[in-house]
Amino acid sequence: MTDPSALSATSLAGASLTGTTNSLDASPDVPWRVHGLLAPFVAARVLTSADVHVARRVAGLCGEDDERVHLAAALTVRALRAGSVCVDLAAAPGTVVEPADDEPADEPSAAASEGRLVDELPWPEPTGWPAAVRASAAVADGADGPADRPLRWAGGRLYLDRYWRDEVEVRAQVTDRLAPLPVDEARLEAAVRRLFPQEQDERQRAAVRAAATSRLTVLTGGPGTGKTTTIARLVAALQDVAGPGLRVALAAPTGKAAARLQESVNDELRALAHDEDRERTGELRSSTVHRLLGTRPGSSTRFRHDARQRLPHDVVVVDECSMMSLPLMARLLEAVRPTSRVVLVGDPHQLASVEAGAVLGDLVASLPRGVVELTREHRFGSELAALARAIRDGDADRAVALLRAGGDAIEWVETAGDVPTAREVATLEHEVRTVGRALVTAARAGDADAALLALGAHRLLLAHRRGPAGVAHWSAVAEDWVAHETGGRSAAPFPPGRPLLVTSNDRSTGLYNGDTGVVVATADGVAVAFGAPGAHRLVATHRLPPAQSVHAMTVHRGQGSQFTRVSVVLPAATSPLLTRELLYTAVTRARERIRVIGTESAVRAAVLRRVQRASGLGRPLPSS
Ligand SMILES: Nc1ncnc2c1ncn2[C@@H]1O[C@H](COP(=O)(O)OP(=O)(O)OP(=O)(O)O)[C@@H](O)[C@H]1O
Repeated sequence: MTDPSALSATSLAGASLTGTTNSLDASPDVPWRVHGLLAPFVAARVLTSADVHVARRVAGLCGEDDERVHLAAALTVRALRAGSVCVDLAAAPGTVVEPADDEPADEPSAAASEGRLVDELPWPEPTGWPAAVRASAAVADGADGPADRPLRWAGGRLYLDRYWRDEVEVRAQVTDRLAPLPVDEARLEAAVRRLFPQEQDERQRAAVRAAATSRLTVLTGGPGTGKTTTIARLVAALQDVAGPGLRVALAAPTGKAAARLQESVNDELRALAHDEDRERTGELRSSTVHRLLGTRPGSSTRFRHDARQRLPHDVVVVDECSMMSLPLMARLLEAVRPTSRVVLVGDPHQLASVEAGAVLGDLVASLPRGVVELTREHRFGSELAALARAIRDGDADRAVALLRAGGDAIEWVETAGDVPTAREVATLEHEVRTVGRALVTAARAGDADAALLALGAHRLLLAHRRGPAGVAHWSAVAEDWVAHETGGRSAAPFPPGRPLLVTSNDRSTGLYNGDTGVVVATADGVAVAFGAPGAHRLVATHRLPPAQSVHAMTVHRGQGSQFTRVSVVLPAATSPLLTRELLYTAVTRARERIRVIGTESAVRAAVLRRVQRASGLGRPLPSS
């Protein structure tokens, strides 16, 4: 007989991670019909038929035919698709008002947009429902419940068992790592002062002390607050106080972030003031977390390094941890030797992983110590920093006041309606045309560095992929503006000046999903320039991995990159994608200037609406 817990894992890998649910739901050839209690939930687009299918299979394998349990299981599957780890049944009637797909405001079904069906959903009776779930043969009730059931009830929430286990694993690992590590205090203090001599760098010194004296440190901070600098110097300090010869691994969730980390940490190490720090530390290499753990052919959930065969490293530093999912964090922590140090770095205010869990934010909320937040912006202008802070703190009045005051770093095009008029996007059009002309002119002249400079000068960001405030629409608009500015659209597959976004990792060219480049003319035809201006490299078009034109991108895609100037067109205030994390991430992509195009109600809605991600991990851990 099929093991139901295995089924839950595989079904979900298909359902939640590859996005098949939406495509199945959208297909007119859906191979099954939903009847009974769950049907109105599908009609109201709270559930997809794939959620229901997975839930019924999971429950059915255990002989469970109570539709209330099927509904609870389907809501758990839906919650995972939306980034939550579990579902709180008591809160479910109040929290599932939004339709189930990721772009609801763009193409809402008539019924869902009127809200009628959602209001009239036949929710089970509130005390009998959890009781039925807990008593079900498909559900393990509590932490001590049976180990072979696909669902688990714990802490008043329903989980797919596998995610509950991951949560338990992370909590256990974190708790075990809280015990202080003894070090030579005088030596540590000397290293800390040598590496961060300036009085105002106290937070960075605190981060080094934390990393030296514990086996788990969480280092947070917005862009330009010195996280990368601190990583490099804390490695140098550890080589002094706990080394030499420590084996250090640097990693990040994406290939692009890993490459950037390696480059900036090594730049910083080469710039260390003291020869002995440079010599002890040497060059560091970085990889993706998946690569560090050792991928296994045919499995995205099991790795070569795990609790039985741990990583050999003494120090593991992971950057951009806001993008880490709960399962990946669990696999990482269990694979690091219990005696080794882990340093998790990131900005918990940014959008979280597209997969389940907001584990960095949960750790910041739950850890009694070992969390160091860097707050001094070194790179960011003060207006932008103030705006980012107001958004992060949920202060809508202040965010609106800062936007309205404007300045060199801030422009707010306060639109009259949800869809901006041509007049309202005039400054955006001017910017896109000016930067586009510079890009195309440089590319046609074969000046790759100037073209890359123009590529990073401005980026248009959107919350949605489709619809009136979506990437598809605005990409086409921006491309038209540039085409008009530069003598018309070319029919060539690779016209010089076309900006490209790589959409998959490619070992042979060393390009990563998320890398951007620009087509440039060369003596031998066209090629695509990647990298930083002044340090570019050219890739022949026939060697290019899958890529698409990039005249605009989602805020999610922009994560991990910064641009000199950023414009963001906000969707309607009612869009559930319009959240504090989204606006914060958009604003912090800008190095010098942000242009926000949208209504005041959209700005306020964004600042006040937080991404809701249910998990059991954010509760405070005891301090001893
Ligand atoms: N203590 C310091 N004193 C002076 N300058 C610093 C200090 N720490 C960092 N910087 C400088 O501030 C800038 C930003 O630092 P860094 O790149 O380390 O920040 P970050 O938080 O990693 O940014 P991002 O998230 O964008 O990667 C760099 O130019 C760095 O050299």
